[in-house]
Parts: sequence; C-alpha cells; structure tokens
Amino acid sequence: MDPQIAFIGGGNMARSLIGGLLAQDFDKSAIRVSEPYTPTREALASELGITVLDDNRRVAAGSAVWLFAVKPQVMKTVCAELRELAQAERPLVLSIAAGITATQLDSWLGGGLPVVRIMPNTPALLGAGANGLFANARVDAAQKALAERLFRATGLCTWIADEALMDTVTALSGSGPAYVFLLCEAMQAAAVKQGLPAEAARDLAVQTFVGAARMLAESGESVEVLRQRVTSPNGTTHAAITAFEDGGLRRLVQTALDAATARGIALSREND
Ligand SMILES: NC(=O)C1=CN([C@@H]2O[C@H](COP(=O)(O)OP(=O)(O)OC[C@H]3O[C@@H](n4cnc5c(N)ncnc54)[C@H](O)[C@@H]3O)[C@@H](O)[C@H]2O)C=CC1
Ligand SMILES: O=C(O)[C@@H]1CCC=N1
Repeated sequence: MDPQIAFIGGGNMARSLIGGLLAQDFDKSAIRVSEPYTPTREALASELGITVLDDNRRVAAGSAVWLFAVKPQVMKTVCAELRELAQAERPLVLSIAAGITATQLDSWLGGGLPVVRIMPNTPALLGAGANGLFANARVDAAQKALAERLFRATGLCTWIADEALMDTVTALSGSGPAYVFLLCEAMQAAAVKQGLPAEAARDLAVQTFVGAARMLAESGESVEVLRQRVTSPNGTTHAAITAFEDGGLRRLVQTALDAATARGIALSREND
C-alpha cells in the first residue's frame, strides 16, 4: 500500500511531481494537496482526479509524508501553522524549496523530525527530471528509500552528503533548464537575424538540443570528446567555439552559477 502524502502547495513543481507519481501507478487516493489559489485547486482536482483542499492542517493530518512545495518566502509561516500537528504526528518531512535548510524546517516544525531536502527540476514533468537529495540525521534507511522512490518517479536521484552543496545543486540542475532554454533562445534569435525563417530556426535549434542531449546521455563519450568530434580543424565550429572562448563563456558560466548559489544562501537568510 502506498503511504499517504500531503502536498503543501499545489503549484508547478507539485503538479510535475504528482504527475510522475500517477504515471508510476501511485495510488491516487493516497495523495492530498493543500492549495489556497482556487483556479489552481480546481484544475488539479479535475485534471488529476486527486483531493485538493484549501487547508494545510486538514491535508497534513494523518499523512505519513508531508511534502512542502511552497515558495521559500512563505515556508516559515506555513511551518508555524503546522508545528503543533508535526510534533503530534512526527511525519517524514520533504521539502523542495530553494535555499531553505533542513535545520530551518526542523526547527520551524518544533524539532526532532526526519527531514529530506530535495532539489528537483522542471523536466520532472516528463519523467526526465534530475533530483539532488539531502537527508538529516533523523532520516532512517526506510525513509530514505521512500523519499527516493517518490522522486525516482520524476527522474534521476543523487544523494548529497553535505547540505551546503544543495545550493550548488540548485544552481546546476534546479535552475539549469533555464540556462539551456536561454542558450536555445539566443541561438534561434541569431539565426533569424541572419535571415532564417523563425519556424525553421526553432525546429532546427530544438532538435539540435534534443539530439545533443541524447548523445550526452547515451553515447558513453565524454562531453569534451563529443564537442571535439563536431569541431573540424579550422572549420565553422572552430570559428564559433573560438568566439565563445574569447568572449569568456566559461568565466560567465562560473559567475552565473556562483550568483545562483549565493542567491540560495541569501534565500535561507532572508526567510529565517
Ligand atoms: N520551478 C522550478 O523550476 C523549481 C522550483 N523549486 C522550488 O519549488 C517550490 C515551488 O515552486 P513552484 O512550484 O515553481 O512555485 P508555484 O508558485 O507554482 O507553487 C507554489 C504554490 O504554493 C501555493 N501557496 C502559496 N501560499 C501557500 C500557503 N500558505 N499554503 C499552501 N500553499 C501555498 C501557491 O498558491 C502556489 O500554487 C519553491 O520553493 C521553489 O524554490 C525547486 C526546483 C525547481
Ligand atoms: O528559481 C528558483 O528559485 C527555483 C529554484 C530552482 C529553479 N527554480
């Protein structure tokens, strides 16, 4: 039998995670969601056929697993509302909020609880997600296995031993899809500027990302070797790669990931 899971917050990521669970034949009646925004609540209930209420306490009560999928900015208030119930029921606490630490969650919920912090990403919607997971010392082997089972329904799971690195995971794979979309956007725009029709630019750019990603995942070759194979001596790719390198792409990527990591740390401080 599947454990009862309470989703606190039914926004984009909760929807992707629930979609993944349902695709794996997880029992619908074991999932309940608390969501205050009426259109989101009604859409979730009608499209996924699950119970969605506007009451965090009612949804959480009696659930073995509480999965917090609200924004970091509201997490402390939401935890305060559930503190008494958390101490009475001692659920397994899961959170996908960027920046908010397991120690913060545990203390806001009254202390002494098993907490798993997970950083998913939006490809979870297609079962192609990447999840970094960190467990605090209260989480036992069975709870770890349960957390992993739930998130495996949405994609790959990697355990992170040092919680400080969860902000790096957020900067890499949590935010990462947006970097890929940005590069795709910029490549399309450049091709259109050279005269390619927008539809052809989109089709060719998108398939280039799909094909390249499949090669990364399936070829067994390193990313460097795959890049070198495209790059003929003194050819067109060499000209473009030289422009990227001379323009400081690697330095820029480091700066971008450093900024995302710093923002994760700041989210923790600002919302304490
Ligand atoms: N969007 C992304 O790519 C990723 C987001 N995350 C994290 O996931 C969390 C949720 O993000 P999204 O789903 O993108 O945001 P979202 O805004 O789509 O979802 C949050 C939901 O929480 C609901 N909510 C607001 N106040 C509430 C309350 N007091 N009680 C219960 N529910 C409440 C909102 O109505 C909304 O539907 C965030 O903490 C974010 O850091 C993590 C990884 C990736
Ligand atoms: O931008 C954010 O803060 C969230 C966390 C990772 C992806 N989206």
